[in-house]
Amino acid sequence: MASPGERFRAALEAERPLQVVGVINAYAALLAERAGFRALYLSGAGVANASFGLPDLGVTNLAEVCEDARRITSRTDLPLLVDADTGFGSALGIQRTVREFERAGVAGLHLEDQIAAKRCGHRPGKGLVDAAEMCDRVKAAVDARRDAAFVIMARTDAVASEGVPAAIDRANRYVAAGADMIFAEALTSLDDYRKFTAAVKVPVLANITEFGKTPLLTTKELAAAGVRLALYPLSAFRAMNRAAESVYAAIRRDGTQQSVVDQMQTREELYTVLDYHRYEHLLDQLYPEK
Ligand SMILES: C[C@](O)(C(=O)O)[C@H](CC(=O)O)C(=O)O
Ligand SMILES: [Mg+2]
Repeated sequence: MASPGERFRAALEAERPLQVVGVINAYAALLAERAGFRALYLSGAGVANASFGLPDLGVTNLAEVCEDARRITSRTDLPLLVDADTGFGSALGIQRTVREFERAGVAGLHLEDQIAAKRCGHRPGKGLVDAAEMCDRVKAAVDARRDAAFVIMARTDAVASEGVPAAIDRANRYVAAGADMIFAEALTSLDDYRKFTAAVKVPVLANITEFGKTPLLTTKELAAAGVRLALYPLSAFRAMNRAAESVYAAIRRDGTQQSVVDQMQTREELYTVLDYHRYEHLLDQLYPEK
C-alpha cells in the first residue's frame, strides 16, 4: 500500500479543496471515514482539551500526541495530518517528532512559527520566532523524514501581528526552506486567502475553525480563492461536547435519561460503525459454544 504521506498527497489531488476533518479519537475517525472524508486531522487543541482536559497552550508532549495519533492510524487507512505545535523542541527534538510520527503511521505534520510558549492561533497574545528560526525548524523536519512523501506543512501565525504581506513573505521563506504546504492561520477574509494563494506556490490550507478569526467560508468559496486544503479541526468535538452536556444535565435533572434517548446513537448503530459483529463472529469461531 502507498505510504501515509503518499495517500495524503493522492487525496489532495482527488479533491479541491481537500477537506481535512478533525477526529479526537479512533471512533471519531471511523465516523469521519463513513461520512466520506479522504483525510483526517489530529488537533493539538483536541489532544489537550479532549484527552487531558487542558487548554491548548503547549502543555502536551510528543509521546502524548503520538499515542493519540497511533490509536487513530491503527484503526483507519485514511491519511492523518497531525498538529505538532512548535515541533516539541529545537532541531533535534523536531527530528525526533518527525521520526516518531512516521513510526506512528502519520501522513504529515504542521509546525508553527510561534514561540514555544504557544497559544491558540485565534487568540490574542501570540509571540513569534523570527523567520530564520522557523526556517531552521522546517529544515530540521525535512531532513528527518525517511519517506519523502511525508508532509511537512509550515504554519504561519504572523497575520495577527505582522499583517498579510509580511506573513506571505514568511510563508515563501518557509517554502524555500523545504515546506511542502503552507497553513495560513487566522486569516480574516477570503480576499486574504486569495493574496496568499496568488503569492505562495505550494498548496495553502485554510483553517475553518468555529468561533475564531476566520469566517466559515465554504469549499466553493475557498476553491475559487485557490485554497487547496480546508481544515475543520474541532467541529465534531464541539458538537459532541454540547450533546454530552445536555445528556448529563437531563439525567441529573430528571433522574432518568428517557427524555434524551432519542438523541443517542443506538447500540446497533454503534456496533455497525465498529464492525462489531465481524469481531463477534471471529470470537465465536475461536471459542465455539459448548
Ligand atoms: C488548528 C489548531 O491549531 C488546533 O490545535 O486544532 C487550533 C484550532 C482552534 O483553536 O480552533 C488553532 O487554530 O490554533
Ligand atoms: Mg493547534
